[in-house]
Amino acid sequence: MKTGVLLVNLGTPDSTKVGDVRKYLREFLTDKRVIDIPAVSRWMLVNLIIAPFRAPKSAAEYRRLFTERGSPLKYYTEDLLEPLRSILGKDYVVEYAMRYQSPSIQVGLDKLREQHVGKIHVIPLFPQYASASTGSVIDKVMEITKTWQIIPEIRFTSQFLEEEKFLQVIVNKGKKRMEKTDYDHFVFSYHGLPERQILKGSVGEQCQLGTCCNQFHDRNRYCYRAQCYQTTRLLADRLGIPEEKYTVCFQSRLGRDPWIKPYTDHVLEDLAKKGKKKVLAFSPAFVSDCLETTVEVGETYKEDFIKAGGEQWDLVESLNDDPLWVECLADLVRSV
Ligand SMILES: C=CC1=C(C)c2cc3[nH]c(cc4nc(cc5[nH]c(cc1n2)c(C)c5CCC(=O)O)C(CCC(=O)O)=C4C)c(C)c3C=C
Ligand SMILES: [Fe+2]
Ligand SMILES: [Fe+2]
Repeated sequence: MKTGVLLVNLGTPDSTKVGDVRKYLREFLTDKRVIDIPAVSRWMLVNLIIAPFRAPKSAAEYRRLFTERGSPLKYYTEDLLEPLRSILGKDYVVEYAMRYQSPSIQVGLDKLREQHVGKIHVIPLFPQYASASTGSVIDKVMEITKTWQIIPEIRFTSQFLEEEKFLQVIVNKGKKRMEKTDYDHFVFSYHGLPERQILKGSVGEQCQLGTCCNQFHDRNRYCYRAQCYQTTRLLADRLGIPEEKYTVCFQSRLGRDPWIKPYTDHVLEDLAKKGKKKVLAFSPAFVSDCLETTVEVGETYKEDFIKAGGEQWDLVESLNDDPLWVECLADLVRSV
């Protein structure tokens, strides 16, 4: 019997129209794993504040991101299908879905069922586990499949930050930049999370939001912050970047609650103040170029760094459709 593989990325608006962006933000931010506050407060926050006020601003940002093919997050995910199908061969059926908007997880799972798969392997496309990303995908898949009469064997890949081929793609792209420019400093900027979500996610050992995350072991394997530091150490080691030449930081905070620190926008100002002129930024929480990489890190932070006195700020693009990344996915599928 065939195995169905479902690649799931975060999701993106269907277009850059304010209405579509608002629809996307509503679906995304009413997810209790993303904004983890009581349901009534979440509803009011999303529908009375975020959707009306943020949607027009976000739509303008999405207009900077979308190309003639649409949203890179979506088309780079779709571009993985054919090469992955060709590596895996006839025993596998490969489809993709978005956690929010389209194509939905429901549609992706239905496609697998129609092709009579006996097992399902879901790969949320987030290298580091977080309840707001990977956890939410798993939650949705379980919500749908629990209604089926026959529930097949289902497997989830919860994290893949230590996969050698995943690391190697980023290292190869980073080295290409480093051959051309002698950078003063390197920034590894990850999507941020409210501190509360890190504390709730501690299993076995309470994260102190400090140097505890410099160790990576069985007791903090699912701590998002510890996973980000571990990803950075593995990359810096392979890139030959010494500890004093790089900074781990967290971007895109939303709202007034404290998010994990240091914040990327503070770090870049600090670097400029310290006289750093040429910085290379990595975004290892994202496998496809998206608003968070291309616009936030590649454009906004670049402008901020130059304004603060820096000279050059470059971004290492995401894994996108790199053939070694497709091989990495095939390895994950076959590792069962
Ligand atoms: C409380 C808010 C948010 C949490 C928690 C959060 C976690 C989180 N997000 C990603 C990956 C992506 N997020 C993207 C965009 C985005 N994220 C938030 C908010 C939270 N994310 C918002 C409001 C937005 C939309 C853009 C905006 O209005 O600023 C994207 C880009 C999507 C795209 O279309 O390009 C990605 C990818 C992860 C991995 C994560 C938890 C670790
Ligand atoms: Fe996000
Ligand atoms: Fe920690």
